[in-house]
Amino acid sequence: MALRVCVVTVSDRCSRGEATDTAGKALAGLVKDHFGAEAVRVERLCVPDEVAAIQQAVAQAALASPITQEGNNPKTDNNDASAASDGAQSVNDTNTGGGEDAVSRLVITAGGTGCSPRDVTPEAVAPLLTRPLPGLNHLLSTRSLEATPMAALSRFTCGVTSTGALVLTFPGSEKACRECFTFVQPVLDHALDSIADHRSHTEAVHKSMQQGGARHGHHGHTHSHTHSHTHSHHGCPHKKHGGHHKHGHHSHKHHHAHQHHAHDNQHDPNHEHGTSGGRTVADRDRKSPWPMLKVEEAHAKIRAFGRSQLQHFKSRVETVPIQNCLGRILAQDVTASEPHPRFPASIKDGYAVCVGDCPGVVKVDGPITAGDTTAEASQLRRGHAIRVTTGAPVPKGTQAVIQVEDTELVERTEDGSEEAAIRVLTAVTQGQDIRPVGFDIAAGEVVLRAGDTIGPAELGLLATVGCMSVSVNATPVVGIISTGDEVVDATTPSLQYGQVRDSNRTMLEAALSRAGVSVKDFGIVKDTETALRSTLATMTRECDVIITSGGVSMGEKDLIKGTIADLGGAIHFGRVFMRPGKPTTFATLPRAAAASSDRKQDGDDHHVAFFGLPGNPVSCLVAFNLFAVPLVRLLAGDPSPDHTTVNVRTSAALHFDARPEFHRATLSYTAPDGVAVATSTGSQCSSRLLSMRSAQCLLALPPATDATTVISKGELVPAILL
Ligand SMILES: Nc1nc2c(c(=O)[nH]1)N[C@H]1C(S)=C(S)[C@@H](COP(=O)(O)OP(=O)(O)OC[C@H]3O[C@@H](n4cnc5c(N)ncnc54)[C@H](O)[C@@H]3O)O[C@H]1N2
Ligand code: MOO
Repeated sequence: MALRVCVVTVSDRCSRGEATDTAGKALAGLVKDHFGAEAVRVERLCVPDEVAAIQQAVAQAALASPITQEGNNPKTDNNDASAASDGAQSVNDTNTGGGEDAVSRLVITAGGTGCSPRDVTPEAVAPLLTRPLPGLNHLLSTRSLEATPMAALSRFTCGVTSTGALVLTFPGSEKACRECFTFVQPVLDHALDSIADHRSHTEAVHKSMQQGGARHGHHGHTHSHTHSHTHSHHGCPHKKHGGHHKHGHHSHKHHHAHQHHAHDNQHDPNHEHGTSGGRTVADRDRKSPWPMLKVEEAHAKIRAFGRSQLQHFKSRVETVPIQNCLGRILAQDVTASEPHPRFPASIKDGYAVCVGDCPGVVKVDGPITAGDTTAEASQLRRGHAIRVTTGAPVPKGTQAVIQVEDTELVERTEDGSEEAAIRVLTAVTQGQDIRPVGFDIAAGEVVLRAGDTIGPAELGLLATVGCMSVSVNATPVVGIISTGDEVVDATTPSLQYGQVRDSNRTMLEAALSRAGVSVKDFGIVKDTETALRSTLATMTRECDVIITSGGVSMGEKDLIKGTIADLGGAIHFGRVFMRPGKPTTFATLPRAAAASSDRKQDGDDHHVAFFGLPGNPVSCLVAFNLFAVPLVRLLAGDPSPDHTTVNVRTSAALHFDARPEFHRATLSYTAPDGVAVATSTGSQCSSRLLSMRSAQCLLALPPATDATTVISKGELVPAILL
């Protein structure tokens, strides 16, 4: 099978057909020359300078995103069809939705690397790279600088995608592309080989071909030479591509046919053994192929994705009655149309007085009590006081209010029940204890801003200004499933041996509902590729965020990652250096249209976020809180979606784990210095949900080192508030 390379030209003008894509053509020629015309299939795409379009083109080429929708494909460059159809494949192959070898091993983008506002190639490509290659950027940068100082403005963003495709980002000019290709040429073969790591993989592939191929009626065969294999639809870095060389590419349809058969047939023996992609359990990885990201790196990837989706969500605004908008994020400012209070109001129960009469004896009129709508007509005269209550409109001529405590009775009315005269005991100042018109809220004042979370106080403000419905951001639709053959519904009265009740869905449902998010519950899904693929495919049509638990670790029934890759998802990370939650997986999937009316528009960048949380209940909930909550909040329009972290003191010594640990603790605020004291919830085993019970925070403990293995009682430690 020929090496597949995709050249993506990023240019508004070329994509509109206003300019000829000479850079793309030149690169296609250079690629062919380098690898040999027979050994390479070069595709060319041309997209405008838009993050969505670029990302989709690169993902399509490198991440095996299947093309499912009309009008959803990057424009293939037909300006020069002969140039575009280098190699065996015509340009239109990009519209076929893939085929057996639909993934490019090498993707070169041309254009959009500069620093003008339209130059967004780095922003588009960076989130797709699971392994950035700064060395290549450096090489391109330093060599380009020898040619022109302008190269200082090029933002090279090279790296490897989760499926093992090498992505190179070149500037847009033909000259720069030619130069850059020459610069990377010396390392290109080695880079592709290293990424493929074919030597270690060839054996496993042979084994799998011999077993699987024969079973499916293909020729079992042995090879002693290098192959070109494509496993990338599994999205696993361990399922690496075979090496390729300038000469010696071989087609292994058997292997591919076997793999596809395996995916399409739920009775495939490999499925029964729970292996993915035609490998038997004996051939499975003995080390996780997934690099362990630091927690901060994982956050950064999620954040970058979230931000790339914001535009899409911002356009999904809805008007909601205030009774239903608790927890929602306002989409627009709310302004008071009138002042509050609308009248000068007394702050105290007492008397409206004139400054010049105090201290002294005054006659008492009134009363005016709160809610007296006739008070506007009242007038205070010198030498008089008018009895008022808190919140009552004060009469015209009032200069101050004196509280009842600062007066004494001088004379009663005839019937003895009311005050006829009082003595004001103190001097008063102008305006004392009066809220003038607009004191609390001025007319025209913005009382709530877009981005504010609507809590009780915000609802109170809306009520104050008489705003009965507001425009809020639509919340992302979050779909949840639990996976696992052993997991049964929580309503199951008696468990069979080996079964556990599903705690994860209940927890996720509650946490999401509390955050004001619409949750779609897709139930419990068995550990088979067919079941997972079909449920996840449905969820991809109906949800903005998918959250699963279970099936992400090393077990033979841990099928989540492979299924995501099968569905065209890009796995951004598959492990995080943390405890609990190590196998937490984050991927993005192209959003499938639910109905014809829901067709994607050109440039629609709407992707579905996927969180594969570990099955252990604690790992599930901790990873959910740390990773999914900030994304869901961000998508719901919260401008500060991250957790609050405060320093707290430990109530006892805590021993560090080999991984950074998110240690569950309760907080008490009784210490004299006011700093909260954290008490561990006990054994921190990931299966022990009691360690989450009443937990108010996650203490962010560093990993143990040779030098430090413990934090003493009374020391400060950062706590993420739950
Ligand atoms: N060989 C290795 N094994 C494991 C590793 C590893 O690195 N190498 N990692 C361990 C870690 S850390 C975790 S965390 C778990 C996570 O594994 P999975 O996400 O694949 O989860 P499962 O295997 O499906 O389940 C783990 C555990 O949780 C129970 N479970 C699952 N779903 C639910 C649910 N909805 N409600 C209640 N309990 C659930 C399940 O029965 C298992 O006991 O992997 C380690 N293994
Ligand atoms: O990371 Mo796992 O969540 O330790 O048990």
